[in-house]
Amino acid sequence: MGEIEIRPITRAEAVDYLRVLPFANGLPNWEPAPAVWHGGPEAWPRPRRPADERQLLSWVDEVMADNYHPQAAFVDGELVGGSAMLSLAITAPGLRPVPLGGVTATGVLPTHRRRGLLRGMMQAMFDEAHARGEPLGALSASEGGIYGRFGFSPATMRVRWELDRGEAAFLDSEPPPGSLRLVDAATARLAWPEIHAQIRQRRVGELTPQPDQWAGLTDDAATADGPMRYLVHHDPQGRLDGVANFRLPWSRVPEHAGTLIVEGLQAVSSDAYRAMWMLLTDFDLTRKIVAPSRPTDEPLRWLLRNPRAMRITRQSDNLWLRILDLPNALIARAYDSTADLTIAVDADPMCPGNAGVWHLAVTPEGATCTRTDARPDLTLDVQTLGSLYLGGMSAAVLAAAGRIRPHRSDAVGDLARIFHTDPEPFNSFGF
Ligand SMILES: CC(=O)SCCNC(=O)CCNC(=O)[C@H](O)C(C)(C)COP(=O)(O)OP(=O)(O)OC[C@H]1O[C@@H](n2cnc3c(N)ncnc32)[C@H](O)[C@@H]1OP(=O)(O)O
Repeated sequence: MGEIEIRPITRAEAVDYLRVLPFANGLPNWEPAPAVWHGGPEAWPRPRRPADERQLLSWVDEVMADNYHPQAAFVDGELVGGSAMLSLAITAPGLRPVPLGGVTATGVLPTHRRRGLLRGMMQAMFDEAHARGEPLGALSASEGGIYGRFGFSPATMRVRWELDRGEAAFLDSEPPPGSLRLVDAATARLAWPEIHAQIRQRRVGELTPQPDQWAGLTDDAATADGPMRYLVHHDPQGRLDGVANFRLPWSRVPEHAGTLIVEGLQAVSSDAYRAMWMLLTDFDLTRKIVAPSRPTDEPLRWLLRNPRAMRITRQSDNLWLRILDLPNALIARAYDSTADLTIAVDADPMCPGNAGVWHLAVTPEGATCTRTDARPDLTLDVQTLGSLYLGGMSAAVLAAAGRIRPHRSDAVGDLARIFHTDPEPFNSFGF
């Protein structure tokens, strides 16, 4: 194919790097399935025009920022592929922030695909993240079949659910104390970071927001999907304790009319949570409520008189995790109970330091993870450990699939007991 070079880009190469990324060059960058998650009349993501030079230039500062680590693939000197890792933190079990390299902005030109360019960039990004002291990598997968080979595996899930307004009676119909207010986008842009900072300290799986995370919230009604509306809740003392974004899509298609789409809702008190859902599930002139990306353990179900009314219509993997530095990853999280477990990890060619037999000891003072010659209690591969890490995936189910091979009868039970997280891990946005 020509001479291949994989390396970080310079500032002068940033526009060429951006030009090869599907989101910038107008080519598909996500499988079409998520379109139907959102309901409403429009296919999503919508086709875009390739970004012009001015737009490309406007993104240069972002890709050259200190926490953004782009890699590119050159063939005979021409930049034909790009990917990047963002330095982030994820809330790990024990509600501890753990450094994480988030793979983002990835694309190889269609003319140069399937020749190992992404693999080369991935290896370079893993090595750099390891050197920066990020024991974890993560991504949202555009397609389910690509990233397992690089050691990533689903660690959080998300669901889309629907509720007919006529079935949304609450067990307790008394409105909770506090106040609800519809606000403009500028107010919502301030409310979201304030609430999310608290959510990150309460929910395993949540990630550091980007500086412009909520910058796109707008009052502009000129979108085909219909404008976004914003709701906040304050407790009786006037403290902000909840925020939600919702849309009322416009459509000429009768079956799409009257749907209220809840794009995001976060609350730091159960009163705020119940108050916001009571309003959003009984909005005048609507018939159906759709929430496209929510945790599977949504408490709303338990607030309803008819818990079956909240129908999960889709379920998918959300965040994929990759253990880059096994001992540092395992001691960075907390565990539910004391443990003394010897874990054998299969060969891991992209992160060879992960392979071998590890002794994980958890005492009230903390966890240690050291190499050992002892006979392992169980064997697994690094992907399986990535799925277990946040505590959202069942060790028993992974063992039933043969992904964990126990060498003593209660080894899987012990693994399940110490890794489990409740409520389940969830990331309310990706990167
Ligand atoms: C994390 C994110 O950013 S999600 C966005 C990812 N971007 C996209 O999906 C945009 C469209 N696709 C692309 O640009 C490219 O196809 C990429 C980036 C997905 C892959 O780049 P390539 O350079 O072709 O990947 P590379 O040749 O290194 O492939 C490595 C392996 O993955 C496999 N692979 C690559 N793409 C796919 C795919 N779409 N489906 C299944 N397998 C795939 C290859 O066959 C190869 O397999 P092997 O290890 O058994 O040999």
